Amino acid sequence: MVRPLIQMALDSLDFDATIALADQVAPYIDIFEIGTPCIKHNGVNLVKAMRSRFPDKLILVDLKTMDAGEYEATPFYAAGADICTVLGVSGLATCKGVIKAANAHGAEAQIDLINVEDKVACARATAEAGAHIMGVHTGLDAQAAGHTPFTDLADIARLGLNVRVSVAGGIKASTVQDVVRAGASIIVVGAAIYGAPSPAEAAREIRDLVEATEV
Ligand SMILES: O=C([C@H](O)CO)[C@H](O)[C@H](O)COP(=O)(O)O
Repeated sequence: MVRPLIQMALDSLDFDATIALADQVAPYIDIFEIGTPCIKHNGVNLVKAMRSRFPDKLILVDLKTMDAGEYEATPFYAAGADICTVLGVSGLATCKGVIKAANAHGAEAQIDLINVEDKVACARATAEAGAHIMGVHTGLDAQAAGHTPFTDLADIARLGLNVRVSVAGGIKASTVQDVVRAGASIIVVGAAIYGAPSPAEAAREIRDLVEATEV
């Protein structure tokens, strides 16, 4: 089995702090996610800066696009994004626009299933449309209301679609092995790393746990 990739969500608003945090955790991380608040605040220049500082890492730009898919995503792929996200709730036309922009740049499009009512139907339709990654995601506000992504992850993973499955939503050391066993191929961790006393140590622990998980 291929080791699942570890994605670190960079959710600060501060440009320099984002780069500094990425520097600390880089040895343990496969994908840097420029989080939605961060990309809204800092824009495409942060993607360019991250691309040039981390040429060997994958960069996901968490656009959560809701309309004008191809038009919105194109400059971010052109700036060096490997993956951009589009909301499943945006509808198939917008998802197809981001998929088209991704394919034009040899990159990938991730469908974010956050707040989608029928996640299985959305996953099937967008996978059929050529989406590369399906993102099972319990957002920060839903987490605060007590929700988790675990049931949704099991539902999407068992479909066996021809996509990679990413999971996000409060994943931490005590749950990371469960999501690996449940079939996630990309594990997203934000607060459990950036909120730790030592983000590097927290990232290393997550990496060790993922590597030690038998599936
Ligand atoms: O995508 C995220 C959220 O919607 C804000 O943009 C987070 O980056 C994602 O949930 C991962 O962070 P944690 O839930 O803190 O692990």
